[in-house]
This record gives sequence, C-alpha cells and structure tokens, in this order.
Amino acid sequence: MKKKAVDFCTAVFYKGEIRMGYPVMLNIANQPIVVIGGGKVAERKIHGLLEAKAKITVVAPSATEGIQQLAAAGKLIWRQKTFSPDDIKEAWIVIAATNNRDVNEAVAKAAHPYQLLNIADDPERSNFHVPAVIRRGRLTIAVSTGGASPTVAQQIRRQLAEWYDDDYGRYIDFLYECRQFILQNVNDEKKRKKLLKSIADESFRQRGNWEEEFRRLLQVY
Ligand SMILES: C[C@@]1(CC(=O)O)C2=NC(=C\c3[nH]c(c(CCC(=O)O)c3CC(=O)O)Cc3[nH]c(c(CC(=O)O)c3CCC(=O)O)/C=C3\N/C(=C\2)[C@@H](CCC(=O)O)[C@]3(C)CC(=O)O)/[C@H]1CCC(=O)O
Ligand SMILES: NC(=O)c1ccc[n+]([C@@H]2O[C@H](COP(=O)([O-])OP(=O)(O)OC[C@H]3O[C@@H](n4cnc5c(N)ncnc54)[C@H](O)[C@@H]3O)[C@@H](O)[C@H]2O)c1
Repeated sequence: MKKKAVDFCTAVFYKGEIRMGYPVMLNIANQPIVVIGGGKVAERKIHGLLEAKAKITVVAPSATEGIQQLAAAGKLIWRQKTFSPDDIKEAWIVIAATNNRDVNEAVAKAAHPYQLLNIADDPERSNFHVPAVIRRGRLTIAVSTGGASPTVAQQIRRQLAEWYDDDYGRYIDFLYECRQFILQNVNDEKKRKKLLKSIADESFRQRGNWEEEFRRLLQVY
C-alpha cells in the first residue's frame, strides 16, 4: 500500500479505547416515542418499537406505504410535516432517521440530555444503538457490533435464528409456566433447585415431551 493510503488508514482506524455499550431491556410500553423521518430505516425501527408496544408519533412530510398503513390502522400517529424542535418535547425516546444530515443534526441539538436519542447516520451523537433482534416467545436475543458492521450484526442474527427456532420459543414459554408453578408450589429449596435445573437441561428440551416429563419429575423429586 502507498504511504499516503497507510497514513490515511492510521488516521481513520486509530480511535483509542473502544466504548462499551451497556445492554438493557427497556420497558417502553405506552411510552411516547417520536421518530423523525418516514423512510425505510424509520419503518424498520418502528416495527421493533411496536413489538414493545410503544406509543409512536412519526414526523415526516412523506412516509412509506407500510408506515401509512400503520397510521391508517391507528397503530401510530403520523404528523405529515417537517421537523421542528417542539415535536420531541414530550418524547422519552427520539429517533432521527431522515435522509438529511442537517435535519438529523438539528434533532440531536434539540434533544435534551435526559432523552434517549438515536441518530441513524451518527452513532457518535446517539446515546443508544439499535441491535439486531430475534424474538422467540419470552426469549430475546440482541446482537450488536457497536457500529462496526450492522450487516454482520444482521448475519449473526440470521445464523442464530436457525438454531433458536419457533420450537425453542415454545420451550422458553413452557419454562416460564413451570418456573411460576415451582416458585408457588414447591417449598423445599433443594427440590426447587433440582426441578429448575432438570427442565433447563438441553437433553430435556430435546426429548420433547415436556409436560409429561415435568409432571413425572414433580412426583419423583
Ligand atoms: C442492526 C440494525 C438494527 C436496526 O436498524 O433495526 C442496525 N442497522 C441495520 C442494518 C443496516 N444498517 C446499514 C445497512 C447498510 C449496509 C452497511 O452500511 O453496513 C444495513 C443493512 C441493511 O439495511 O440490510 C447502514 C448503516 N447503519 C448505521 C449507519 C451509520 C454509521 O454507522 O455511521 C449506516 C450507514 C448509513 C449510510 O449509508 O450513511 C448505523 C447503525 N445501524 C445500527 C443498527 C446501529 C449499529 C448496530 C451494530 O453495529 O450492531 C447504528 C450504529 C445506529 C442505529 O441505527 O441504531 C439493522 C439490521 C437489522 C436486522 O436485519 O436484524
Ligand atoms: N441506522 C441504520 O440502520 C441505517 C441504515 C441505512 C441507512 N441509514 C441512514 O438513515 C437515513 C434514512 O434512510 P432511509 O433509507 O430511510 O431514507 P428515505 O429516503 O427512505 O426516507 C427519508 C425520510 O426522511 C423524511 N424527511 C426528509 N426531510 C425531513 C424533515 N425535514 N423532517 C422530517 N422528515 C424528513 C422524508 O420525508 C422521508 O420519509 C439516511 O441518513 C441513511 O444514511 C441508517
């Protein structure tokens, strides 16, 4: 490689310490969330927000067919207008996903430090990133590359989705029911631990006759 190119790479790649994100699962049900922009990227983020039952307002002069349908079905509010700082006053989470850097920048400037902020084209100014997500019943798997490659995050999500299939989700939901039953009905601590461990065993899952086996375990332990 030519010296100039190497100098360029050194300047671009050397950023010092890697900043680690702190993963959390937010309860955003019924919380006001404002998405600025109504394009493909906005629509993708909206689908994730709706799964978590957020109260969404979209601010954009034009919107995808998908977003328009969601608005018509009453799943979100679409304000057909360009962004102004007032739009985000009440928001707990703000997502800027317009195709105009200046507008996204203006959203970042208008946001309060205590609002959760995601700028689709500026991870450095965002205070959270959106991971690639798999949902299987109560199981959630989130993959983040910290902005290194959203495409790789998507690929890893697809690989994991094959292993953790719908059947796995049913198993997780079954475990939830069993755990509640055990916590309420089995007083002996040793027995409780043994039961919880047995039903979480991979071989238990693979045998497939979960309910029958759980009933049997309740009797033998
Ligand atoms: C995971 C996922 C979740 C979601 O968005 O729901 C997600 N991006 C996805 C897809 C995707 N994004 C992009 C492409 C085109 C190919 C490419 O560029 O690689 C594709 C592929 C596609 O669309 O197929 C372009 C892109 N993305 C960002 C920038 C700006 C920049 O990095 O500066 C640019 C350049 C824009 C430009 O051209 O200017 C930034 C972010 N994207 C993130 C998340 C956050 C970091 C996550 C992480 O690294 O783990 C972060 C930092 C902020 C955020 O958005 O939260 C979702 C996959 C969902 C799934 O399928 O499961
Ligand atoms: N984070 C990610 O995952 C990711 C992935 C790909 C692209 N991007 C970035 O996301 C942005 C959006 O991409 P897209 O493909 O959804 O764009 P798009 O062209 O499909 O949609 C742009 C939307 O922005 C709206 N808009 C434009 N000016 C506005 C204003 N002043 N106020 C409110 N809304 C306004 C438009 O009406 C439209 O709905 C781009 O900046 C792109 O670089 C991010």
